[in-house]
Amino acid sequence: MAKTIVVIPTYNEIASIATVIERIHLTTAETHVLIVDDNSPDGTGRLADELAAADERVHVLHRTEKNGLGAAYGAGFAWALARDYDYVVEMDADGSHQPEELPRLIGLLDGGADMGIGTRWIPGGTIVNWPLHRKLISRAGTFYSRVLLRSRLHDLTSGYRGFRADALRAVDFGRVDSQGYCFQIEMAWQFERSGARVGEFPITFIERAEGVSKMSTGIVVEALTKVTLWGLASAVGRAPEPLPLRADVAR
Ligand SMILES: Nc1nc2c(ncn2[C@@H]2O[C@H](COP(=O)(O)OP(=O)(O)O[C@H]3O[C@H](CO)[C@@H](O)[C@H](O)[C@@H]3O)[C@@H](O)[C@H]2O)c(=O)[nH]1
Repeated sequence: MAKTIVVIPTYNEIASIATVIERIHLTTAETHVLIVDDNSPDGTGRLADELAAADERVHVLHRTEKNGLGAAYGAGFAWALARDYDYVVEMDADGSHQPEELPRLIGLLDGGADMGIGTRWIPGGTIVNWPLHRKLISRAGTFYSRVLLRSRLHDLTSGYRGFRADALRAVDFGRVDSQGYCFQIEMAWQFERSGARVGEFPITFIERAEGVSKMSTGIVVEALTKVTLWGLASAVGRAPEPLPLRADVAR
């Protein structure tokens, strides 16, 4: 059986992180979890340490300051890739991603996908309790990215996804520079255009019941700016080089 680690970035998620980890282990008992905490003022990091002390499947990476989702995942991936995991999964800490859907993602990776993306905008995908403006931003963001980046993927910003570790190891993270949720668009686009196998599966996304979203105007502006620049550069044949995925990963 493949050895899987779920990387969970946290910033002020003390109310939900323990439940999410419990649900992961009820679904797949052998899966490990890495919490990447950016010195949350609410004490999420301290709680994470307590959870890790009580359970050898739980690990914690402490960062000194809030530095964005992209940087947190970059650090978490580096930690995981230095160890012997086969699959590396991304999941939010707030319960919006359903740990019970993990077997579908693992099934995609077992089937040979280099990357699997949990998708809200395909048949079977559902969104519960998300305010209209968030739905619009998500749909518009994916539509805009699909057109400009000529992507065939249906949910480029989704944060529920997983990678084969050997595919992730081939990524030169020095060239992935998105700080916010744009990190999700950049990784999906780069995997797709590098020729990696990207699979999608429908997910149920439920708006958080506790804590607050870290979505900000700056995050939206970063995504809009970067996608526009990548798209325009691609249109004139000056797109950034695809990420150098290894030959045995890129097909
Ligand atoms: N360590 C760290 N974690 C962060 C940071 N910013 C956000 N997070 C963590 O990243 C996860 C997602 O952040 P949310 O703020 O809960 O995201 P959301 O608004 O619900 O956004 C969802 O939709 C986005 C757009 O589709 C997705 O890109 C995102 O992944 C998520 O699914 C949460 O676990 C949150 O604590 C940060 O700077 N540092």
